[in-house]
Amino acid sequence: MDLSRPRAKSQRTIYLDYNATTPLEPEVLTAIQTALQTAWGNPSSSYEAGKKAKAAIDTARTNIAKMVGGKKEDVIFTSGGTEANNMVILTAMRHFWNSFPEAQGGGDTENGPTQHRSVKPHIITTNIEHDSVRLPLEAFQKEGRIDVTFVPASKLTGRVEVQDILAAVRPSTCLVTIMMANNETGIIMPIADIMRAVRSVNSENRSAPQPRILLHTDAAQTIGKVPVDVEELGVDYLTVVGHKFYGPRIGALYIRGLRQDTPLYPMLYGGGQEDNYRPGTENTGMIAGLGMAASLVNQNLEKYESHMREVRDYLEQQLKDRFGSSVHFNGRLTGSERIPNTCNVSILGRGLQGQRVLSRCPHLQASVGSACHSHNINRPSHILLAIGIPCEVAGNALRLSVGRHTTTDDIDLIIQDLQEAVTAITAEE
Ligand SMILES: Cc1ncc(COP(=O)(O)O)c(C=O)c1O
Ligand SMILES: O=C(O)CC[SeH]
Repeated sequence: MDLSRPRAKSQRTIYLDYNATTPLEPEVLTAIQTALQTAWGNPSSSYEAGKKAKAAIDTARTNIAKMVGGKKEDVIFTSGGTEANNMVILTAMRHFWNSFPEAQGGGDTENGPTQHRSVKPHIITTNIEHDSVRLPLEAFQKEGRIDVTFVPASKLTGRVEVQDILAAVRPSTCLVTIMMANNETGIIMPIADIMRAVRSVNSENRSAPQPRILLHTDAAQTIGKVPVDVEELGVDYLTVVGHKFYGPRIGALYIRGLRQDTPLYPMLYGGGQEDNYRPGTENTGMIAGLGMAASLVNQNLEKYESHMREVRDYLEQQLKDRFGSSVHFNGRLTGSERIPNTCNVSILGRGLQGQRVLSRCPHLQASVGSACHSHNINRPSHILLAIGIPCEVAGNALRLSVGRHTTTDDIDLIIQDLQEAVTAITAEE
């Protein structure tokens, strides 16, 4: 890229925050509109209008099941990833109490749950989870209803390691919930290895009075970026988040052997939809859109993955060429892999806090960390600190996540922006 030429002022803005959310693909928008226009009936109605709606939902469920390598009868729809994650956590708690009523120490009283159960359900997770896993666990732990182990991610690899999860297992452990990839660093967790190891604990030395350890992964940041296969992962539950793979803002939950092998407790009670697991008249339009988004992943995943990886790697090469030893890639650690679209990078130097740099990049829409922590933009990301990134480096972090249609020309434009921002800020210091 020739930086000597004066840059013509482009009006384009480049969106590089695809881990926060993605736009709808045109085919998805069309599928939504078509369903709203032609499949508007109540899916529970037995006449033609209802049958059309039910058929649209069935097609979507089939596509989503295929996308994650599961059976369509093992997929239910939710309002999004947050609901799906909360549903898994509450299911594990209720399944524990229903399986071991003595653990409740007399069960719930008229004043609410007993505060001091003899044995509490124990849940294992990590210290780098999304808030829709971290916060319910913290809340229920604070209420004295569960015990939780937040296993720290390795500061060497940036991911949680099998031996550290196994070390946290105890007789009352009823759920292991670990995200498949982190939304800020892009680092992929060794889910298949972890679940295989925990399953062996489940089968070997857990006597009848001990609960089966249920296994969940939040696949929000991997679907549409890398292959996701529930058989390979060995999970009982898997969370699907539509707005991360160019779909609408609803979600789905995969449950292995729903109705037979793996429990699921409803969070809502109502009209019996989704076999009473998730009642409420179905959001047919959005479900059709989610199904189309899944269909596009089924057809194009390899192309999506290779393109995003190519553009992300080009971005990182340009950053190295432009800033040399002043760049630190926060998600590139020995011993772990990343999803192909994510670059978490700090440009080292006085005054180069991530948000300050972004504010000087007129053509760039990106973030310093997760959107739900954007109110903390002037505090270093707790995720980066958790994996051992020094505070002064974490404070300069930029999270750049490319999309299916990001081009190297886009990257050239934002590199120029970053160069000019860094030069200007450095001159002010
Ligand atoms: C890793 C992860 N899990 C869960 C969620 C929550 O999904 P939703 O926004 O659909 O509730 C998100 C994104 O928002 C996410 O990035
Ligand atoms: O990582 C993001 O921005 C989405 C979750 Se808040």
